[in-house]
Amino acid sequence: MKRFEGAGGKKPGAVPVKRSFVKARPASAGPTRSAEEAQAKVSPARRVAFEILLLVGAGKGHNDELLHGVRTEELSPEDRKLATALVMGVLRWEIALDARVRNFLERPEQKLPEPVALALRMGAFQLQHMNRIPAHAALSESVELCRAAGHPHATGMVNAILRKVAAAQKPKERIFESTAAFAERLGHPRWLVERWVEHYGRDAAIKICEADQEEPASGGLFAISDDEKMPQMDDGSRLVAEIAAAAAPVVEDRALRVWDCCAAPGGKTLMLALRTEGDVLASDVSAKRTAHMEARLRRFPYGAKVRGVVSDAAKLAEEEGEFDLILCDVPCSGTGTLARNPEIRQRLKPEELARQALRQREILAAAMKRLAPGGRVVYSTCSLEPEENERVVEAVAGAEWRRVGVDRLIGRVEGLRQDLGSAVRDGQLRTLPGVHACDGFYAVVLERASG
Ligand SMILES: C[S@@+](CC[C@H](N)C(=O)[O-])C[C@H]1O[C@@H](n2cnc3c(N)ncnc32)[C@H](O)[C@@H]1O
Repeated sequence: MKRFEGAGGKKPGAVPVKRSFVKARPASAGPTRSAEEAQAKVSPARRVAFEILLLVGAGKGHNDELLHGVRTEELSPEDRKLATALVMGVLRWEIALDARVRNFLERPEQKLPEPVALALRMGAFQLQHMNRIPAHAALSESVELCRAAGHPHATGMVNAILRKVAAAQKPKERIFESTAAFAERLGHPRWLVERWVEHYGRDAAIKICEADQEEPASGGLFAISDDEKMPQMDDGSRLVAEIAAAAAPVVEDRALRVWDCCAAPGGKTLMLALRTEGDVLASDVSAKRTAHMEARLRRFPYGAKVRGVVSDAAKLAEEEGEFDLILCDVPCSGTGTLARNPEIRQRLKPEELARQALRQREILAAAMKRLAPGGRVVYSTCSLEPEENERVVEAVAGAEWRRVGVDRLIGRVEGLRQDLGSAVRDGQLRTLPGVHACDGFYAVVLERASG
């Protein structure tokens, strides 16, 4: 976890007090400080982080959108950094922080109201992971957040628990930890980590968990390019797009036809447009996401080779015809991207993997039907779960399909800084966070066995 290097306590500054999460206090509650007064004592960065975390926890928004939305516009750059560090850090460490707090509760099994649990979590996060934040600021502002959110009776408990968290030694790492123990220590749900241990082994599972707790850094897998033509994207996405581009078959006497069938927000589409000679059709089922993608494409000269369409991949209009190269970068659980999208671990339920797999099979099967003779399909996800990856391919691609060796295609990708030999097995790519210098991605390239 990167330590926050910015401001510690409350900043002077005239940020207006928002009433968004301030709860009215009944008159019968006596002369204690009001919720408004309490909120005025909270620094703008912590107030905004608290609001955003409440919304994310209630499933009312994605942290990335909220952190780039109206709430953070009013913040100074320094406060925006602190709010971002708090939101991302609390989401990454939520499971471990809650376990720590539970240790000090009189009744560890009791269910606290969410704003109280969040005030404790935010306080504990600052005390344990942000060594530049003074303990008194972390503690007193958590108490005020709890009061401002309408829980004045819980403030004594929040104060007492956070004092205990501050005073306690960090738990020592044991010489041997069970999967449950290191999953909790590293802030992951046990069921998910048990799967990774089963599929990738204990050492790799620990590395994945550790990588998920870090700020994702780019430039690990590819040499940083100062080529202004390059679209901005994370290294894992770039790797998949470069492999897809390297898989483009040679066509004679006509332009190559490329279809990116789950294209928004268009990162891989742009790489395909940059790297291939083809005309690219970029479709996505979401009209809003397609509109954002089209705006992004317009910022690059080679984006002009791309035509955006709103369409379910399984229902693309017949008149669009057949394609030589199809990229199915399907929607998935995203378990390879927990450093970037930490809240996935809180939301995802094991039963959801089967639902994702069903949709993925439909998309891949539909795409394969649109392949021109000699064409190739690239199927990819940012999931670490076999049900969404090799199992989908096994279910859809029968004996008439064969894999094009990904190792051969990787050999054509320029600028790679890491040997990806360990990421290729049975002709398929499988990167693991912490093991490879990028997020977790799966990719396979398929063509008809008859050619
Ligand atoms: C993993 S994202 C694609 C990311 C994109 N390829 C990129 O690199 O920027 C999956 C996309 O699939 C879209 N999607 C979901 N179901 C779909 C379907 N049935 N047909 C087409 N697109 C779909 C989602 O709206 C989402 O934009």
